[in-house]
Amino acid sequence: MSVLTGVGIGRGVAVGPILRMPEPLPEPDTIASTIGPDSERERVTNALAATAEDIRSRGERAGGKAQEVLDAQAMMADDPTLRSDIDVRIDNGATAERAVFEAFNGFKEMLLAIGGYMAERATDLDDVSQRIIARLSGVPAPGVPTSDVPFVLVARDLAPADTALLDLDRVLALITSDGGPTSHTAILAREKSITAVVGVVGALSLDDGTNVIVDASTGIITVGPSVDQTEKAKATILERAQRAAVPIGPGALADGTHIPLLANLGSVDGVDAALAAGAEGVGLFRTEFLFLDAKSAPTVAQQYTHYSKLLRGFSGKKVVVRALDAGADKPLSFLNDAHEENPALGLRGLRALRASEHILRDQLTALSRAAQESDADLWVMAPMVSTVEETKYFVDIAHELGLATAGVMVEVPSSALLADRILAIAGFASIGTNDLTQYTLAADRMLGTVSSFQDPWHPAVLRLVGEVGSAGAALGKPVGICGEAAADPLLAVVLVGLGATSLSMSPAAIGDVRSELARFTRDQAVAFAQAALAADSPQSAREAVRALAEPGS
Ligand SMILES: C=C(OP(=O)(O)O)C(=O)O
Ligand SMILES: [Mg+2]
Repeated sequence: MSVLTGVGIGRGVAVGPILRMPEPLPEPDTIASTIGPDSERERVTNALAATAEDIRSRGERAGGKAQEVLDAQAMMADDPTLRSDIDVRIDNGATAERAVFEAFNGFKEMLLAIGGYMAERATDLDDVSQRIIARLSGVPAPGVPTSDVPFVLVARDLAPADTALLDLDRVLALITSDGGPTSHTAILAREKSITAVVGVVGALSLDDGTNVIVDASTGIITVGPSVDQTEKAKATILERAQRAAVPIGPGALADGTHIPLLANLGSVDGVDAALAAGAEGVGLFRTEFLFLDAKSAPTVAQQYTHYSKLLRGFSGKKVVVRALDAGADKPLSFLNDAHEENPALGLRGLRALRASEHILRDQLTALSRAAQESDADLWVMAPMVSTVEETKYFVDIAHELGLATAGVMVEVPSSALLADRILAIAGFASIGTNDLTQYTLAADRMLGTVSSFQDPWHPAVLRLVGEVGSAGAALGKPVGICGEAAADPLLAVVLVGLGATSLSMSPAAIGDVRSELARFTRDQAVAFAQAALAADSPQSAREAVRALAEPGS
């Protein structure tokens, strides 16, 4: 038995065998074929048929939206135009691998040049071509492996599309060697309630089939556990499932103070799960997740459809929608496709929207129309606001377009420090602790090597949160938290003690946070906050608060 550690996402526990995500394939050599065109063509025929069949049967197993995507991919492997292109290249002396690579690449370039919907299919072509080449070379196909038995997926990191398409009946948990707790893999994992531990050094040296216990609440992976350890982990899994089934009410402290628990969502597909978890509304709707692959800006009509659906799901409830947050880890080529040395410090968030104001106006127009036809309480907010002047810019446009409640995200230390002036203009603030931590500690949230700095328990981050909380209380303006910090149950209590009036998180975390809030009064929350602020480091802040929360342990 040995142990690996990383940063746990959520509190889930899982037990099962490892399956590793294969590394991407290298580009096939340009060497001439040694077996001749007839044999190369036969190899291609077999590989294309087997790949199409494999993709189709994966689709049948997945069903729903995934099946549509996979069927469309299977058709690419059957495409006669691509086949004749491959044959021409083979006749000119190429190996099957190289011919497939070049033919698919040529087709991909063509789709990218057409733009729009066709361009969005370009990455699917890459996936299919990699699968065919893998089959030709006798190596495992890249992408999420398939298996008939449930497994724990180990990967360097996952593309958002891979995470979104994970088959949750098969993937028990996710372990990545890269990525911090606020990487988008982690966020999507939370959204899909996948037990995950990220930033695990040594994860890639685990062998397929090795049994592990993944405990996200401690960030510990037990490799080759004993029978006793396995039984204990299974009992914890059962206990959590039973706790999740307990009837749910609004979020509140032990003294009855209402702390609304809201959902972070990235698509309208998550609405039912959020309501089932007892979300009292939406505290952060990440609109950029709707358009991650889009090559051109979404139209008002396209956006209106999404937003109407979202608001219908939360009729009578508060829904906070964030304007497109492009840049750094969430590239949106239609908003900013310039190469930047430091994209996290570049033209992102509201800065990028401002550079293309028509896109911001289209989005707010679509939101305003959807709100007029709904009885949900729509609030809009701007991402990555760093000045008072930017706050005024956004709030003015939102009001002009008929959106009454306009606020800003506090994700940059400058906004936290000037929260009193920002909240004099904005209707509310929502603290994005993921970016606020990244910028306060100067640690890229995407980088596994600095993930230990990405800890929202850091007293410097908490002091900034406290600044915003005090400004909100003085001005009577709501201060929400929508970063992943709100999903850490004990930290959630600290954040309330610092002045947060609502907490928004991935729906999977709501149950654990609700139970924790109910254990403590407001006075206790304030005492926890003071203890955390007095600490020197995130570790000592955590320990100080734990000592107050669990005096006997
Ligand atoms: C909620 C946040 O926004 P995102 O994670 O989407 O950058 C944040 O930065 O905390
Ligand atoms: Mg952010």
